[in-house]
Amino acid sequence: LCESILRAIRRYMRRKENVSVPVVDFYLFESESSTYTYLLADPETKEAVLIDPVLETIDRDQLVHELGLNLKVAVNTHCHADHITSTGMMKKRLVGLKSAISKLSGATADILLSENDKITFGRHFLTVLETPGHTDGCVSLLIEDKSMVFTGDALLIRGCGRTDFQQGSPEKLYESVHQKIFTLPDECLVYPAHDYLGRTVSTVGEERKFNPRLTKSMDEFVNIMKNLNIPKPKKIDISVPANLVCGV
Ligand SMILES: N[C@@H](CCC(=O)N[C@@H](CSS)C(=O)NCC(=O)O)C(=O)O
Repeated sequence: LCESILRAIRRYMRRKENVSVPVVDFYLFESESSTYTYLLADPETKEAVLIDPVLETIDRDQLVHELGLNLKVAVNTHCHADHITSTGMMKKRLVGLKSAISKLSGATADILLSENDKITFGRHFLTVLETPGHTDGCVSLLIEDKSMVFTGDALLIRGCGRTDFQQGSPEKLYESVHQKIFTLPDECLVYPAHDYLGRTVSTVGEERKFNPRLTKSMDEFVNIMKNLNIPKPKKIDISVPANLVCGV
């Protein structure tokens, strides 16, 4: 509750100060895979971007129409193993929509992203930070004023993406998070692709201080990741091949 109140106050203050911030709908949750989809929009120009949409919730995500938004890009932070993306299907429904994923993912999409590329929507943009380790093609997306970062499966709240399949490498993940995410401002809000305990948002400062895995030394981290012993995602065999072609 405190968290949502704080967020509302923060939003209100920004609007009041007439600072140009994108509107973000934070609670597009898909319960089967515990995935967060994020919708970002420029309230003035109505241009919007969708991050990590899930096939099961494609009808809900049509809310872009209700909001009168012009969805320009649907971007996947990586080739997901636990669910199928809706970007391919959504392109069939929305004329002009472009799909995006990293070049290093090996997947096909309209836009293949690399380090420092920009995804613009209205007066705003996201900068691509390559954050491999969970998969080789993982990216995080940083808003222009560094107030928000969408970390995909690289950094989760008090956790991180697993590293035991799809080119996973604990060493790479450790370097990615420490070099690309933990160097962002303390107050930068962290929005992950998943949370399995109902948490919604963290900050770089909190994760740098309290993340039980990533506050450890590299050797300790590698040891933790090699001993996670969590079952493989139930849908991995259908998700990975589907996501290599945008889910269609
Ligand atoms: N039970 C879920 C899969 C859970 C899982 O493996 N999550 C991944 C991200 S999706 S590939 C992960 O990295 N988890 C890290 C962790 O510490 O939990 C299913 O069957 O789909």
